[in-house]
Amino acid sequence: MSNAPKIIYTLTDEAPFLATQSLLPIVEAFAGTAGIAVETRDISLAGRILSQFPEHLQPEQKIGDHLAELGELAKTPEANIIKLPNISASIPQLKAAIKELQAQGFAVPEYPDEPEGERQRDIKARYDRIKGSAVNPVLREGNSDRRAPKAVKAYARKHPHRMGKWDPASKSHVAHMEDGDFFGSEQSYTMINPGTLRIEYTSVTGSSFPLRAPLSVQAGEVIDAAVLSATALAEFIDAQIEDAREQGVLFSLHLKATMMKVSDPIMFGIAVSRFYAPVLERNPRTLAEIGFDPNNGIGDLYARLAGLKESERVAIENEIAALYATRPALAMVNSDKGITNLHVPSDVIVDASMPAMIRDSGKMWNAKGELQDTKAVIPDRNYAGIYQAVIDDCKEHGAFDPATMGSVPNVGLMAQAAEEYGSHDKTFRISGDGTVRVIDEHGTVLLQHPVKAGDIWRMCQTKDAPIRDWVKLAVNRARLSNTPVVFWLDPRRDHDRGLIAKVATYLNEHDTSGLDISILSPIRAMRHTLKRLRAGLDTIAATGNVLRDYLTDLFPIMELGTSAKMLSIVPLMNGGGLFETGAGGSAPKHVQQFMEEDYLRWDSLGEFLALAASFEHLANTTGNARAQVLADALDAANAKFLDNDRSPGRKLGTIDNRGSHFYIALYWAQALAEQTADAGLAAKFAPLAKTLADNEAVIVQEQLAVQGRPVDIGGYYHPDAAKLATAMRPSATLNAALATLAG
Ligand SMILES: NC(=O)C1=CN([C@@H]2O[C@H](COP(=O)(O)OP(=O)(O)OC[C@H]3O[C@@H](n4cnc5c(N)ncnc54)[C@H](OP(=O)(O)O)[C@@H]3O)[C@@H](O)[C@H]2O)C=CC1
Ligand SMILES: O=C(O)CCC(=O)C(=O)O
Ligand SMILES: [Mg+2]
Repeated sequence: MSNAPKIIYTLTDEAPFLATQSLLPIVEAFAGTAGIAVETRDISLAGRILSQFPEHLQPEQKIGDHLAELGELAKTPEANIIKLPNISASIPQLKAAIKELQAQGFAVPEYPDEPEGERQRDIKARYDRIKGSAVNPVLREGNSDRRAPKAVKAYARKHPHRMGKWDPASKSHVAHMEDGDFFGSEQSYTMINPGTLRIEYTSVTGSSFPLRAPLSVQAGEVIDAAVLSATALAEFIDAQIEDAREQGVLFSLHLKATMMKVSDPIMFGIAVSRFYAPVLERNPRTLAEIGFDPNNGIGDLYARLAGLKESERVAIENEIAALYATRPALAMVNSDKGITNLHVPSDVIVDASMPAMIRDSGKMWNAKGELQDTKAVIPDRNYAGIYQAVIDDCKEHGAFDPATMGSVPNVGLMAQAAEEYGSHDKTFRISGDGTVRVIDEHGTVLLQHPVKAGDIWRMCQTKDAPIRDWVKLAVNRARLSNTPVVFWLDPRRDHDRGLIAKVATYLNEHDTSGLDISILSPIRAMRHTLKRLRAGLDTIAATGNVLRDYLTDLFPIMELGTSAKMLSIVPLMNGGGLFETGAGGSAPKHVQQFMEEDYLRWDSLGEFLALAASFEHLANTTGNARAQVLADALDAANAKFLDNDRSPGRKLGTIDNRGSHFYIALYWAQALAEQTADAGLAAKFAPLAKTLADNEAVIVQEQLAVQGRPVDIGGYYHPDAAKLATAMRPSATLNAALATLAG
């Protein structure tokens, strides 16, 4: 690969993809002045679908497997990738995307729920590769370094967002299982030699078969496995439904059905089945006929009821309505539309949903659209307790104050599909009573669990090199920012004990003199961190993959109001850079608002921060001095952007995402015109800075003028490129000014 400086900008989904239509032309124009090419690769859900079915498409409809291409690129020192959030699709989302593509004339196949024959099994396997968290684990060839940059933290302190008040008598709480969960059954083993492992199921009658193809493991790799009892989960859910009703609190379930695409939809399905049990058990034949699958949520039932005779449909709908009177109220996702917590598995995603609840006084929305105390059901004990620790703290000391609280940067272990991210292909719903064993090539049983039909068994892998790199990253961050670091590891977990041993070993490879480094179990780490946070002190959290996900939404949402303002860097292990934008998702609510009133409130600050880091990385790796000038100027522009509060407002009539892009272009151009490191660039940008400044009122007016009407972009998952370009670039004055840079 050549050393020509190049940044890859990913095309994703929903709000970030819309924002890209407006921001990318600006980035391309600015980068071009330094001879830097900005190339795009399509890793959207729609793009991933199209790339998997070339034989179903017309030649001009085909697209390559950009994700696989980027996965390879991420392993090279040349990689410089800006990664925007993308949809990790649940089955209902995947089906909706397929339907939309078919309607647009792409002859992609239906998703076969129950595949028959080789051909359908192949189609399902291809779709299953696309669903869930299919993108991030492929690109993340490095560990994660997420933090609020100084300027962002200063902004949040100066303009603290609203935090809901906490009542010491709040009845909100977290409910978790006491046994029969993954936490209670975890076993782990650290490989001494490289090898090949079999995962074998043996039934009570003695017949054995492999659950998947053998997998290879490296020396020093930590493997672990655990099982969740379906019966224990069902009993737990029943008890929580009853308890929520007695206490008069909302019932809500918090899982990560997208990232944990095999285990969590099943757990979600068990909760749906128990909550609606009286209705489902009364109508088993009808529900089987219409193909209702509880794992897809009660929304799937409502959709399928439409296929029944009017009288049958009404009868079941009436039964559901009657059931609600005997059940606790459900937390709502959208009370106006009657969408509940149990509607779709991807609507309530624990990393974002729990912080939102904590930000809102520990409450969630009820059917009347009011906030109410809530039982947050997080079945597995591995991390449920950290949220209860936050709730306890808020009940005792009140809400956190963004104006005075400290900060919690995160150094997360995630490279090479570390920990649970890598478990999709090693998670199984067990078909009958028996035993699952992990056996090495010598026949030694490394891990084994008795299992019952319906249980969920899963195994994870964590390679040694990422663990070593993670420890290095944590020490570097502690040194660079002179901040204490806590490794959140639980000595009661077999897997974490393996990690604790490795952390101790790898810490010896570094000069840690004067650094404050400790290892605490998650609940203690949380209490310790919260105490410091209230005192205005910063604490680095060095965590495994799942806590990385949870904490990088939790703390930013408490500190900054949103995780969109995070700097999120993945130093790739082979020297490249992956720059993620923010820590949150793709905000489907933002797209709805955009389509209804041509107003996009997505905040691209995460993209701006990532771009500055990406230009800087490019300067360091290719020696392109102008890239550094662009990076420094963008840093200055970002600071000014925050100072002047140019993030989109939430409502119509203020500047939206497109307006915020105009301001970043203006401030960036001004900083470039003013800098003295490169006179040529200064001369190039001076006229643009002047044009943009002189035309500020005109440009803002052109952008505001379009707001308030529905806008047609020709699709949700696969919008029409031309319609999008028109919708997202409404200011002719800004477009003309940018075009002058190319000359
Ligand atoms: N890295 C990735 O690729 C990630 C992808 N996802 C995917 O995103 C989708 C939605 O996930 P969900 O858990 O609902 O999380 P989101 O982060 O999309 O949404 C939660 C809320 O966060 C706020 N928010 C997030 N980003 C921004 C932003 N840039 N500007 C303004 N507000 C923002 C909004 O809150 P408010 O309404 O309070 O302003 C939003 O409603 C799923 O498909 C999920 O798989 C999720 C996480 C990471
Ligand atoms: O990969 C995913 O599905 C979600 C990623 C995520 O939430 C995160 O990295 O914070
Ligand atoms: Mg997350």
